[in-house]
Amino acid sequence: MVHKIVMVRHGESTWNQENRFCGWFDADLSEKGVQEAHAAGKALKEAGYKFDLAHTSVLKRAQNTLDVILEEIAQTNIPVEKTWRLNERHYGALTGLNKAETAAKHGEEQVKIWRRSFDIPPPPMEESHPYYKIIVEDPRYKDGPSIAEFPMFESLKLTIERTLPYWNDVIVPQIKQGKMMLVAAHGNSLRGIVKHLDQMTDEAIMQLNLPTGIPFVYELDENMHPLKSMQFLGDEETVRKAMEAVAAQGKAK
Ligand SMILES: O=C(O)[C@@H](CO)OP(=O)(O)O
Repeated sequence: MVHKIVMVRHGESTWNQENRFCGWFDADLSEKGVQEAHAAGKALKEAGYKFDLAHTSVLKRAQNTLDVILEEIAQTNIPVEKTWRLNERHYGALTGLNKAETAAKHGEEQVKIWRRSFDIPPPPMEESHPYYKIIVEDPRYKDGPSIAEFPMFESLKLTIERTLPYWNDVIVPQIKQGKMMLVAAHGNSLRGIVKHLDQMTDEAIMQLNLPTGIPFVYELDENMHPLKSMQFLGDEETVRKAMEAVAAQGKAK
């Protein structure tokens, strides 16, 4: 039996637009991001997708993207499961900084390492950081992560370590039950899932930049091995340009 799952990175956020490291800061969708979510919904509608349930993070840019998509496909009544385990990776001390300014200060190479290396994390968010309290004391985290688990920074490797348990323990059993699912999440939490599914090397994953608001489909066999990987519901040229634009966010300008 062939299983299918659809994933989508949220539409552009206001902090994507301002080119700021966002991580666990709860940025809104920009106007363009809302439009991207509508376009994603239209593409899914055109392709005839019908979902049994959806998964998203506890951050509103992913949740709002999901809401707009579900409205577009007239499936707002499906159950939606929300978890911090699908959150964006935590950007530590970089949270809130402008990516181009950070590249001008520390060099594009260093910013690429912070953004895309597999296991080199950004510097930790200290208590004195302007967004520390806003994030740590946010009531949405009262049921987890625990104080011990609460990240102060995350590399992709650490992001995968907290995302994969949710993938394996919650999502995979539902896929195996034949449920059709939509996962609306973030650039780096989804890169972690993609790396896992496609067994990409630590080097190969560095080159992958996921575009905002373009759904992609995986076809999986019984053992969750991809029969088809990352099939974007968008034309190749648009997807390629959107990926390049994400990569270019780390340039000093
Ligand atoms: O700022 C962030 O949280 C992420 C996604 O928007 O950025 P990057 O692509 O640099 O990992």
